[in-house]
Amino acid sequence: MIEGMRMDLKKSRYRSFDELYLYCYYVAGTVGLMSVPVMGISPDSRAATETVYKGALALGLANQLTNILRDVGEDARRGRIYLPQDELEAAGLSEADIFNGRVTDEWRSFMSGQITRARAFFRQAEEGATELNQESRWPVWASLLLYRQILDEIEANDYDNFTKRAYVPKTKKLMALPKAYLRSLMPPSSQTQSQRHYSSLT
Ligand SMILES: CC(C)=CCC/C(C)=C/CC/C(C)=C/CC/C(C)=C/COP(=O)(O)OP(=O)(O)O
Repeated sequence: MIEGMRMDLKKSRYRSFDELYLYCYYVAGTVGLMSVPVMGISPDSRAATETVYKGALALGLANQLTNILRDVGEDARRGRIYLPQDELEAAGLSEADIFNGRVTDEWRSFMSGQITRARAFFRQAEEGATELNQESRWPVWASLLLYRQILDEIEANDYDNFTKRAYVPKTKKLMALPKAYLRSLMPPSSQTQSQRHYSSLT
C-alpha cells in the first residue's frame, strides 16, 4: 500500500492496463485483502479461501477503477491521467483530448469499455462477499452496490466525466440499503468448487 502512495508521487501516466492494475492493487487491492482476516469468513462457507481473497481484491480494484473513471476531469486539471495510454491511443484519443475535455463518440466508446471492465471486477467481488461472516456481509454489499452505481451515473451523464461529477442521489443510496440487506441474507455456498464441478457433470 505504501508502495502505491510512493508510485502516485512519482507517476502521473500509465502506459497500459497492466501498469494501472499494479497501482490499483497497491492502493486499494491491498485494503481489500487486509479486510478478509478482520471480517472473517463464514464458518458455513464451503468456498475455497482463494475465492474470498480474489473477491476482496476485486472489490478494491473495482472501487479504485470507479474512482478513477469518476474523477477524470478533476485529475486532468491537476495534470494527471490515470487511464491506460495504449487503450486511449487505440481508441483514437490523445492527451490533449482529455485536457480539452470534449465528449466525443470516441470518448463514449472508450469509457464504455472501461466501465465494462470495472463491472467485471464488481461481479467477481460478489462471489467473495457472500462467503464473509454474517456481520460483515451487509456493509460490504452496501458499499459494493453503492460504489457500482457511480458507473451507472457516469453513463447517465452521457460519459461527461470532465465537467460533471457522477453522483448517486440520496434516494438511490437509501434504496441500495435494503437491497444490500437482502443480498447479505444469501447463505454462503454450501458446496466446495470441486463438489460444484462434480454435480454439474452428473
Ligand atoms: C468482497 C470481500 C470478500 C471483502 C471486502 C473487502 C473490501 C472491504 C474491499 C474494499 C477495499 C477498499 C475500501 C478500497 C479502497 C477504495 C477506494 C477507491 C477508495 C477511494 O479513496 P480516495 O481516493 O481517498 O477517494 P476520494 O477520491 O473519494 O477521496
